[in-house]
Amino acid sequence: MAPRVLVSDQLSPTAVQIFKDRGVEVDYLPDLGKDKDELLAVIDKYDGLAIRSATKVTEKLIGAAAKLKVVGRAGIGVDNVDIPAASRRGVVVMNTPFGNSITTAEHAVAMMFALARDLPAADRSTKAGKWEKNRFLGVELTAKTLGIVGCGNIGSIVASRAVGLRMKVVAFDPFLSAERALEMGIEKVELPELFRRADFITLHTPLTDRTRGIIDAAAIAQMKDGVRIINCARGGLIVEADLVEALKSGKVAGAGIDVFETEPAKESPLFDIETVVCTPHLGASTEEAQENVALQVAEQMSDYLVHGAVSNALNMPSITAEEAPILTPFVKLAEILGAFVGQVTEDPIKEIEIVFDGNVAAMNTRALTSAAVAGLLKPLVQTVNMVSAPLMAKERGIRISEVRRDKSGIFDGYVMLNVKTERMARSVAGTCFADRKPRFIQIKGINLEAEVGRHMLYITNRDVPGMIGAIGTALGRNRVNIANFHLGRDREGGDAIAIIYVDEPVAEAVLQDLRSIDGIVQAKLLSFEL
Ligand SMILES: NC(=O)c1ccc[n+]([C@@H]2O[C@H](COP(=O)([O-])OP(=O)(O)OC[C@H]3O[C@@H](n4cnc5c(N)ncnc54)[C@H](O)[C@@H]3O)[C@@H](O)[C@H]2O)c1
Ligand SMILES: O=C(O)[C@H](O)COP(=O)(O)O
Repeated sequence: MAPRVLVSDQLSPTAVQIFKDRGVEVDYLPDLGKDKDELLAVIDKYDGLAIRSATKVTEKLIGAAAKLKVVGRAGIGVDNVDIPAASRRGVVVMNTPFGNSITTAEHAVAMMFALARDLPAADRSTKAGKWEKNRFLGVELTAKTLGIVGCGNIGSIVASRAVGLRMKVVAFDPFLSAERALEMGIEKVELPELFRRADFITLHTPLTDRTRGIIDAAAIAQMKDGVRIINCARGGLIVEADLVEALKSGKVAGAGIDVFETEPAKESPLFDIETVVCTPHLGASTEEAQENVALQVAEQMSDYLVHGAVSNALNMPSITAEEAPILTPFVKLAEILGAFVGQVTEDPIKEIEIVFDGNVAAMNTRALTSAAVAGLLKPLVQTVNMVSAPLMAKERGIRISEVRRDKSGIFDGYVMLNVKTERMARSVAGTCFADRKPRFIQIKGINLEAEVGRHMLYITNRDVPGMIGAIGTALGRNRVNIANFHLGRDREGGDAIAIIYVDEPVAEAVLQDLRSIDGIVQAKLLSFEL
């Protein structure tokens, strides 16, 4: 059945067409996102949800979305999506991180010009027939200092435009390197210095616990008298009540506000202040940006729902459409190795080390790690998948590490899982050949070569004569058909393992029968999703 997507916010018709062209059914209900009860009532029908900022993807909504696999944000900010809740339910959250950056940067620059020359107030006054030529005395931007808080995609574009306007640019961003700043012709400074030096301040950070209220009364007190502040990022970055006070006192000469603490902002004390320029969250609203984000989100969501390719996900490693065919068998292999360990290990797992050997080390190992951890946790949490696995492992205090190394054996490449519990260590390795089928190549350090089947018996025994015959007889007696039988041992007369691919699941009574054979240490039925 074709996957089905709901578009619950205003999106360019391009998105709808792309979904259809790619074999995805789509319902375009652009006002539904604003009605959370209506949305909650229908969400269980959809595999995908395409949104902008009006739809709030809460834990409750995700809880009701039984089939949901992906949330696609046509835009940048995902503070309207409960990402931990989505991850826990295995729902991929993706955005379009660059599609509206230029447009938003231009909006911030437009705000800067509007503030410098009082454009909205001058417009109102002129249209009212007042011709107040002496009232509006602006300031030049040239040679003024612009302070950019958050110099990522949008902040950097604003910086380049401001440099072009011959402004001096100072930026505060913990992830901005001094070299990159130099390259852009700007100066990297700490926040107090930026506050002290800037004539204009523009915000371009995400809204996080660390950035919430970054502009409050204490911050404003450190700024120049007559500073102008622009916010085209997120409402919660500014404590609006503190800004209103500072505007009224004249400490802040003007503010350009596109985003508000509460949206939609139908009323605000900011609206009564002449030196404030407001727009209704229009940062991304240009024809170009809306085409970009609609096209990107529809392509990304379709690629995921139809082909399993992942791009721009915030809670899962990317898998490009090109690498998906090569990676997919190894993703399955990693999941199977995890599932093997998850089924044979009874104690709580403390540590997982995933070794990528040879050509596998050059692949997208983050995706393989997520798959291995998902397989491992599946016996405990049925709903786990590659999205939720890392978070679930973290919540359970499981340490995960990756090792990449050059080819070290006869195989071009393989994946090995080393797992530690409080009492013991366990390891399993596997690879895929050209037939793309997963195979176990080593279990507990014992070499073998076993194709993986849906139902397998895992037997450990002492290496003594007659074991194969005894196991075969017991299975025959219980009418269990053997598809494949693989053996290995650590040394003559030492520990041995048998891994037997059987046609049907084996009943507990048969396992008991096997365990009663002298020399058998354990017999378990394992199941794998192929
Ligand atoms: N008004 C709109 O319509 C509109 C449109 C697009 C984006 N946005 C918003 O703009 C913001 C920036 O988007 P972007 O694409 O540039 O994001 P980005 O991730 O590329 O850049 C954000 C930068 O903020 C920095 N940062 C994080 N915490 C910081 C802190 N405490 N202090 C200083 N810097 C910090 C990061 O290091 C990063 O470089 C986001 O909040 C996004 O939601 C708004
Ligand atoms: O984060 C974003 O991309 C912007 O805030 C745009 O939001 P919008 O899509 O609701 O206009």
